[in-house]
Amino acid sequence: MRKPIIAGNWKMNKTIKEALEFAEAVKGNTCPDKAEAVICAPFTLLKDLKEATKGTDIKIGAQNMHFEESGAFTGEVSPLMLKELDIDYVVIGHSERREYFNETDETVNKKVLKALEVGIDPILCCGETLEEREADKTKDVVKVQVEEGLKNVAKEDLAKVVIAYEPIWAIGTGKTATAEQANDVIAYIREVVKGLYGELAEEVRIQYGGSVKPANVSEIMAQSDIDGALVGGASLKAEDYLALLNF
Ligand SMILES: O=C[C@H](O)COP(=O)(O)O
Repeated sequence: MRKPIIAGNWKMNKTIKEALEFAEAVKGNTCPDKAEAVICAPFTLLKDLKEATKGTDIKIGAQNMHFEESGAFTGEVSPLMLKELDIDYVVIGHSERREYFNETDETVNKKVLKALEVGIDPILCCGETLEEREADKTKDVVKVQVEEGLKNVAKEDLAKVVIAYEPIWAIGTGKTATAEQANDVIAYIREVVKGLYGELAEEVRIQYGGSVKPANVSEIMAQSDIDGALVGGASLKAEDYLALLNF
């Protein structure tokens, strides 16, 4: 049985003060029996959030990392630096990173492998543009992203990987894929993982992301193949985040 995972992706939002207020508001109000609660925050907030959520069921994730452990990479943060903070998850290959920061399937794969090596669970993102959807290429696009992203992941590590399917046209636009559209692609992604790993694919959690909010989360979570959500805008308010966890 796969445990649902609801991850907030704060993107480039919140000061330390705001993050701590949020942590205070959500602590003790999550639904640990229902879903795993994750907050993926900017680097500057990670240490404080880890401390503020100590002893709770809330897991903390980063939104990116470099694939090298150290070196001359100005402005980057290494996997070992995240591990030192005991970070639980790291989002890898979000479409905003692919679009604005030149992430490729190759760098995404290097990061997935490195995260697993240091003991941080990767949330591997994939998803098509509107143009690709309209050209009926959605499945071809996600197949390549998933196969390349998982390249050389050992079968013992597979269940630690969370896959997030986020159609780019649904991110921050208010346009949600219909729950059926999301479920259809997510079921297909599981078939792709099955093609690589056989029945072990049943252990991988696959989230949907793209304009998920309290008003639509229950319909999305009721789908047969959707194991959670990666939520941007609606994860910024404590009240909404708690409503998402209580889908
Ligand atoms: O990582 C989260 C996704 O990009 C979705 O963002 P959104 O919920 O603001 O559409």
